[in-house]
Amino acid sequence: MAPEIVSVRGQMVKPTILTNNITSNRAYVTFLAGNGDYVKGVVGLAKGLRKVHTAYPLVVAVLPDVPEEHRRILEAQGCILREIEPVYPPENQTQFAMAYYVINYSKLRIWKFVEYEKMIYLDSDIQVYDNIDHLFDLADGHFYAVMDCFCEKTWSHTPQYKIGYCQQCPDKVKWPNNDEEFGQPPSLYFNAGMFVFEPGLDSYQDLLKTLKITPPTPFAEQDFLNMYFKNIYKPIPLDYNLVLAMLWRHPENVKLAEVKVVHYCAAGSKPWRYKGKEDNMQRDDIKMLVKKWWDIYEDKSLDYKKLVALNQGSDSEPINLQPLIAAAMSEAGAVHCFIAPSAA
Ligand SMILES: O=c1ccn([C@@H]2O[C@H](COP(=O)(O)OP(=O)(O)O)[C@@H](O)[C@H]2O)c(=O)[nH]1
Ligand SMILES: OC[C@H]1O[C@H](O[C@@H]2[C@@H](O)[C@H](O)[C@@H](O)[C@H](O)[C@@H]2O)[C@H](O)[C@@H](O)[C@H]1O
Ligand SMILES: [Mn+2]
Repeated sequence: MAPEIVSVRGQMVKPTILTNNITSNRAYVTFLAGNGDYVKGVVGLAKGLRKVHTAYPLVVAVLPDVPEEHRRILEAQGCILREIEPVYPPENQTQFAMAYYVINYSKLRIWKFVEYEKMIYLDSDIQVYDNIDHLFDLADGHFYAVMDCFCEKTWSHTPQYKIGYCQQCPDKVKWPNNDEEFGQPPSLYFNAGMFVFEPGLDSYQDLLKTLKITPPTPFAEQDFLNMYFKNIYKPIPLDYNLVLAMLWRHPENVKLAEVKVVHYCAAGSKPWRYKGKEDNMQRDDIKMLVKKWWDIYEDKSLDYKKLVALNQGSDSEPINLQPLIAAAMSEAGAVHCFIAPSAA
């Protein structure tokens, strides 16, 4: 994310937009709940997006239980914080695939961020290693996301897991045809850790209304979003959300050198908690990807820099700000004051 321009108290100021994205109607958005260590994921994501020179800001939808100290850390990294209220599914006896998934329904609040026309949602256990701003130019009216994999034991409750069917290799174990017990093959199913969507109050209200009458299921909001957007869902290549299990479940589908976005969702793969103990966590590619995440997280040159622009009166000689900006960009975390020509 390019540095934000803010005005400074005291002087007659009208901040000059020195970069072209402060008033953008596009943004990345992630979701943060609780006072635990996912905040490290958000910091890593903010720095990773900066490293790939995205033109758009990162909005963080924070639940009320995110502590002040974590909020300050995220603002210091240039994130735009938006507080949201939790969303709970209807009363249920469902066994979620992971007990904490119940909180993930709160992601639905991002549909009310209508100051943005298009957003890219990213889980905070995701890292972006190549610029993906071009996804904002995908045609409106669709829901774009990467297809998931059904082969992990987290899917053991499903018929597809029981027969060994996966949409990533539909010809390997075919879906039984004309079999009463199995019916139609599952529709294309996306991983809800990353998606391109258009906020809107109508969609937002309809999502919440529909949720109220939809019995919860093991993958919580991911199942719900797949059901809700089934008719407008368009798969995008797995390079935009590598679900790590693909590395050992469908290596033939993965060209790691071309992967732009990595989703650290496999058990034991969250980089900030990585111990290397769980299944597959001693793989060389996993160790490489975890190190790649840490290299960004610990890179001070990627910390946020705040530039401050002041306008002189109209009779002043406009000055060339570029060398000042270049100097500021080289100094992590600094606040710089510039005198900018008054806006035309
Ligand atoms: O304690 C938590 C659990 C989850 N999350 C958010 O909810 C997202 C979805 O959870 P998670 O990524 O753990 O699910 P997975 O993709 O691993 O199934 C996370 O990426 C975070 O953005 C959070 O902020 N705090
Ligand atoms: O609340 C449900 C979650 O379901 C998804 O994670 C799953 C899914 O990817 C499975 O396919 C994997 O087997 C599993 O490990 C992984 O946790 C989303 O990543 C997450 O954002 C969130 O929607
Ligand atoms: Mn995730």
